[in-house]
Formats: sequence, C-alpha cells, structure tokens
Amino acid sequence: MSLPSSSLAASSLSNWAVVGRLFRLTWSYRRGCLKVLATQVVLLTMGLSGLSLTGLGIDYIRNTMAAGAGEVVPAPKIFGLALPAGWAPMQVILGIAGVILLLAAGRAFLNYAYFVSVNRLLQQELVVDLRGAVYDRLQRLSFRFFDANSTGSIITRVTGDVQSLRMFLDQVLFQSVIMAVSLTVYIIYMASLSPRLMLACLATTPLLALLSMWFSRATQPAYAHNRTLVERMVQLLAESIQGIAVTKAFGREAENRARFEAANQACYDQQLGIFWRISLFSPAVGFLTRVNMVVLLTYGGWLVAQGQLPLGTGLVVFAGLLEQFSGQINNVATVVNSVQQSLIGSRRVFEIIDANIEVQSAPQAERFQRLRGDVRFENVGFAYSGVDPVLRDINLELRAGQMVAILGATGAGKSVLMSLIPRFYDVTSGRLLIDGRDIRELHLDDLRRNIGLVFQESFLFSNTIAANIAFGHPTATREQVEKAARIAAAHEFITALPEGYDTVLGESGNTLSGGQRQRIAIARAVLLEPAILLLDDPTAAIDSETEHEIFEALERAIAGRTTFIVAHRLSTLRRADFIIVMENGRIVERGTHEELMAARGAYRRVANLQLVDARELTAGGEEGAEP
Ligand SMILES: Nc1ncnc2c1ncn2[C@@H]1O[C@H](COP(=O)(O)OP(=O)(O)OP(=O)(O)O)[C@@H](O)[C@H]1O
Repeated sequence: MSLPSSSLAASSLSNWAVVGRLFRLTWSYRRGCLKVLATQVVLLTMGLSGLSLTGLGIDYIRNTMAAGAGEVVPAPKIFGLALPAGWAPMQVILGIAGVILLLAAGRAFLNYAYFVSVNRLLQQELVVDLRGAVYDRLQRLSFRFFDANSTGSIITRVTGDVQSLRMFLDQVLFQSVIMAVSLTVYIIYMASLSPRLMLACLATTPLLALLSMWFSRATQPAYAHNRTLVERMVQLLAESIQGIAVTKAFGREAENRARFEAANQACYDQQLGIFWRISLFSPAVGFLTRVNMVVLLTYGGWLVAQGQLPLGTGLVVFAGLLEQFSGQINNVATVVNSVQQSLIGSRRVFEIIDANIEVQSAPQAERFQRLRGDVRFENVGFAYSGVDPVLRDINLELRAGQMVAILGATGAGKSVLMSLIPRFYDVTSGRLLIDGRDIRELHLDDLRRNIGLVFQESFLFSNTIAANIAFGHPTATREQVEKAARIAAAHEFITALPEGYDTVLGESGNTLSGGQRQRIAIARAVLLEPAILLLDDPTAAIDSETEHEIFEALERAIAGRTTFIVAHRLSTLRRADFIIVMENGRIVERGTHEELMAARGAYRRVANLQLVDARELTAGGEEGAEP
C-alpha cells in the first residue's frame, strides 16, 4: 500500500509553473503594480525631457557662439512653447536650465513616491499576506507533513523564502518591465537621431544577452544548494535551542558550537562561490557597455565633424541615451541574479501552500455539538509509511463513559492507537467509528472539540495561565476556567502565584514545574467537557508524589467520559472497565486486571516489568491466579 507523501522535496514545480503562479499572484496586486509602473513611465519621460532640453541648450550656446556680431539666434521652443521674444541669450539659457532643474526636482519627488509605494505594496501587503497564507496552511497541514519535514526547512520557508518571492516582483518583474519599456524608448530615440550610429553602438548587445543566459543557467543549482545549506543551519539552531538542557547536562556545548560553525562556514563558502560568479559577471557587462561609448565617441564624433549630426540634440543626447541604456543593461546582472534566487524561494513557498492536507473534513460533513462517546475500532490498521504497519487488526469497542487502560512495551503502538481517534492520522485500513459513524464523515473541528487530550509532556504557550486553560474554548468565562483548574487540582498553586490566573508563562510554559504543566494541561482538556478523554501516560515525566496528586485530579476528570489511558499504576488499571495489552501493533490480550493476571499471559509479563506499584501487583496476581 502506498500513501501520499508529504515531503516537500517530492513536489517540485517546474520553473515555468512557478513563473505562471507568480504572474497570477502579481495579478491579484494589479492596482498597486500598475501604480508603481506608471510612476516609472512618468520618471522615464521626465528624464528624457531633461536630456533633450540639455541638448537644446548646448546647441543654442554653440549657435550663439558661432553667430556673427549682431546676428540673432532664435531661442528654441521648450515643449513646443516659445520663450518670450527679446530675451537675451543668458536669459534663454537660464530659462532652459530652470526647466531642467524643475524636472530634476519633480523626478526626485517621484522617485521618493516610487520607493514608498513599492515598499508598501511588497513589504506591507504581499509579504504579510504570503506569510499569513503559509502560516495558515501550516496550521491545517496534517501530522504526516510535520513528520516528513524538518523545523529548519519550515522556518526558512516562512521567513527567507517569502522574501525571495517578493524579490521576484521587485527585482525581476518590475525591473524587467521598466527595462523593456526604457530600452525600447531609448532605441527608438537613438534610431530617430541616427540609425547607423545606433547600430554601431549596440553591436555588443547580443553578446550581453548570451552572457546573461549563461550566467542564469550556471547559478541556478548554486542557489538551490544554498537553500539546503541555510535550512540545515536553521535546523541546527532550532534543535540546539530546544535541546539546550540536554546539551548542558552532557557538557556538549563545544561540539554543538563546532557543528553550527561548520554549517555556518558551509553557507559562507557556498555564498562566496556565488559571489565570485556575480563579481565576474557584473564587470563583464560593464566593460561591454563601455565599448559602446568608445564607438560613440569615434563614429559619433566623426558624424558631428561631417555636419551629419548636431552636437547638442544629436551627440550629447545620444551620449545621454547610451549612458542610460548601459545603466539598464547593467541592471540585467541584478535581474538575472535575482531570477534564480526568487524562483527557488518562490517554489519553496508554493510547495507549502500546495501541500496536501491529508486529514480534513469531508465536503458534506454536518456540524454537530456533542458526541455521545461510543468508540469502535473495526479491523483497524495503520502505517506511517507504505511499508511497515505499526497497527494491525485492531478491534475494540467502548460504550460511552467506559474506560480502557492500555498497557504495552515501549513502541507497541499505544500512542498511535490513540492518535487515530482525533484523526491526527487516518487509518490506513479498517474503520474507526464514533457513535456509529465513520470518523472520516464527521466534521473535523467538531470531532476534535469533543476530545480532550493530555500527552506525556504537555506543551503550553507563552501566554497567561487562563488563556492556556481556555485554549480550546477561548470564550470560556473565568468561572469555567477556575472550575476546570479545580478539577485538575491546579487552582491552589495558580492562586498562590503573584499574578494568579493572569501569570504569563515563559516559552513552552518553562516557568512551571512538570507536574504543574500537566495539571494545566488536564484543566485545558477538562474545560472542553469532552465526551472522549485520551490520556497518554500523563505522569510519565513526573515524580511519584506529584503523580499521585495528578491521578486524583484525573479521577475527577474521567468521570462520565469515554476514556483511553496509558498508565503504569495498578490502581488505574483496576479502575478501568477493561485493559488491553499491546504487542507489536496488535492487541494480544484484553480483560480486567484479575482476568488477565489469572491468564498468566502477556499482561502478567508486561505488568511485572512496567507497573510502578508492582508489590501490590504480586498480591493481586496471586489472588487472581488462584481463585
Ligand atoms: N512519526 C513516526 N513516523 C514513523 N514511525 C513512527 C512515528 N511515530 C512512532 N513511530 C513508530 O510507531 C510505533 C508505535 O509507536 P508509539 O508511539 O505508538 O509507541 P508507544 O507504545 O506509545 O510507545 P511509548 O510507550 O514508548 O510511548 C513505534 O515502532 C515507533 O517507532
């Protein structure tokens, strides 16, 4: 049997598919994009106007100097408007200079407006929306996804890769459109001045195009590899923070530092390789564009000398156009460099947005409030991957309000059996029914709202204690929160804290003891008033005195609910309606404590090894063994 893979590496989009997605994304921000591009067109027009006015001014000065005494040189028209008749040459020149200055001031203002609107569009809209979309997807993705992908990979996708996607709009799309429009206008303008000079000056352009294509192809694998290295570094960082206590306890700080430094150095070395390539490409482009200037000076100068081209509106304007043309061509290096980076980053963002949500509500699933709590496993099997089932032939039935205790060696499948009930994973064979209905037909949110969970170690959020208890029911009143805390034997220690229920917990609740965290977790589960309670060895990480207190709390929590509990206390096993013993993913025995002890099978064997109150067990066992 093969299951859909949730590994991100498995779902690679082609470059063209990524570009298509990026264009569709851009379309949804079309108003902002059009505004940005329109600003650029106005900037271009103003730049060209300034340039042609400079040419006009130079020609006017040249003609005035060449004119004989008493000869009047007609003042040029500015944008078709004649200057006042009778202006002295100096006034005309100052008039032209004044308009050039006004245009420059207008350009400076528009450039400012351009940067503000690009920043607003990209950083404040696009990046925020995208991060939100990726985060939203991550919240809905199934456990299988998180099993298959490292934290480092997920974090870099939400942070760095979203920025790389932004780079596509900013440094690729906008730049390319601006470049295409500007280069076309420059070419038309240059051709209108002198087609031959234009052809001569732009002879190196095809070489530039070839160089860019080669550069783009050569850098793509390097950028892809770079992402993997950064991912590895972030993963090491995340792990070292999560495992800081273990690192310190074993005195492994130096080794961890060395591993991180090696990962950091690998990123640096690889970045350096990319940097060298860019460093070669940019000057090469720069050199080719300088060659154009040499052609202009020699051939263009000859045309002016021959009287075939005016000096100002011809050669000087041409030089300005060529300068700007070269500037745009130099940008090719940035665009080409950004294309690969942004495509790789964008692909990684889309892979998360597209990742398959394996476990979700059926489209027609009806909403409901309360479950009764009858649970039935019918020939259930489950495998994490296609090959090795970790649960086989599970047949189990609990009526509402019953309690089953699960016993089994480590790795026997106790946790995974429970994780199927809230659909953390879907069964891979057989059926799981609640209140007589296959759980895949139930609305997922409603199903989970009816299930309370306490794990071996409970995760709390860096928020107030009250908010943590009300996590599954944010609109709960303070009375409801306190009631749940009382049931969980947490009220006393909470009220002893200076801020009481409003105490803000540290990251992962690390300002509380393990026992206190578990009690808050029990309160969090109880507050939901769930029909089904799943208790996965909730005292595993707790000393025996606290364990006793927690079990007293659990006694109150369990009352009236269908309960699955993994426990290692005889008192708990005795309290259960029946016990199941698991081995290698199968239920190998079931019955009450007394029945199972009498059977002298797997239960007795496992119980002797695992139960914390084993002395009591021997007495109980003997009673059961010899009725
Ligand atoms: N995310 C996972 N991917 C692949 N295999 C897994 C995963 N989680 C658990 N397993 C495997 O599934 C089997 C059952 O694991 P499970 O956690 O249910 O055991 P358990 O009986 O609860 O053990 P313990 O008492 O130690 O908690 C084990 O062989 C384990 O190695």
